[in-house]
Amino acid sequence: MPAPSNSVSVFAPASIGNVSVGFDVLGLAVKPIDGTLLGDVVTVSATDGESNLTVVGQFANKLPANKEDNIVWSCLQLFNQALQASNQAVANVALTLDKKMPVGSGLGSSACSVVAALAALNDFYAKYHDFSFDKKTILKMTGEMEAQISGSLHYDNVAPCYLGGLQLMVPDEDIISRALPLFDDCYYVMAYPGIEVSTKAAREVLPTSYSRADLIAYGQNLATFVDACHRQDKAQAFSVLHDVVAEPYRKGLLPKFQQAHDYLIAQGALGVGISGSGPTLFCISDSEQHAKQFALWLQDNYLQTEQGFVHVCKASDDGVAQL
Ligand SMILES: Nc1ncnc2c1ncn2[C@@H]1O[C@H](COP(=O)(O)OP(=O)(O)O)[C@@H](O)[C@H]1O
Ligand SMILES: N[C@@H](CCOP(=O)(O)O)C(=O)O
Repeated sequence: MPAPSNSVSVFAPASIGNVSVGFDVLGLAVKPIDGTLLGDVVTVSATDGESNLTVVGQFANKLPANKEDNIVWSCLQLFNQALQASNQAVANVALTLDKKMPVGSGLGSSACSVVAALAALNDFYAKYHDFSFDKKTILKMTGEMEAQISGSLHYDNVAPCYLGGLQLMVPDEDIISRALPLFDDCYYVMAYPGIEVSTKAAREVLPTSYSRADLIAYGQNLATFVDACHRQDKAQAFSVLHDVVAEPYRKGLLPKFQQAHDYLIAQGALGVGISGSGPTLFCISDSEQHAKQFALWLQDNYLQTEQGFVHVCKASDDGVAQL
């Protein structure tokens, strides 16, 4: 479908929240190697009428019918408030969300909508109204919107989705997120089984406190992983890809996860984990051939419904992009 005139379309990619070792603080943007757009697209167009939102795409029917309950509409309200606070005129816009991402999938679906919407609005104002917010301001807005939808502030989907690559959240409001060097030759097989697990519900199964042993293991694994990324020591990095915070408590929500995990590790996968809050499983390999074999196996052994899919991905270095 050609985009209308005076419009901007933006694509925002899927992401792996947590990457097993960094609960709420580590995230990786991914893109299928076959060119499939795994993510959401938001188009912003000028309109003479009232502002409005149209939702199309494969997973449009999984979203609330009311535009007021769609996070993209909330993004528009937040963006307009920020415009007013900056003494900028607010234009009426027609928003179209192409909802390509399954909801409650662990692929950062809500983050894709949030990032695509805010980046598209910002690009639209830059192009047609000669005004834009800086990247940090937009990133903060994406965090606010993700918190509204999932019940807690975590940037591990929105930051990689917006900025690209592997992102580590830092406890400094002026920085928020830092890119980590990754391994160029790695493939990430993403297997979405086709069932829904809400992020809110998957957060509620987690304990509110952890043992000293878990605390030490968590700190050691994350620190070792970050150090190994900087030294480009792939074997060391993936040897510590063990989740002591979420996986032990969430895997019960994911049929066949443990069997798939054990099989793939036995077959030589560098790492296997729950993407975000699940149910998507991610599996890492530095061989394209093995990644494709793992994908075929997951297709036959991990999917639960016809909505499920498997993609062989690489890291998406660019994150959000104008189409
Ligand atoms: N544009 C949107 N994209 C995704 N979810 C949305 C959107 N607008 C509203 N929602 C609601 O937000 C919730 C997102 O659920 P969540 O489990 O956080 O999804 P995900 O983990 O895939 O991001 C769902 O209840 C969904 O109906
Ligand atoms: N750190 C969050 C990540 C949620 O990711 P999503 O893709 O499931 O929204 C968590 O683990 O709760």
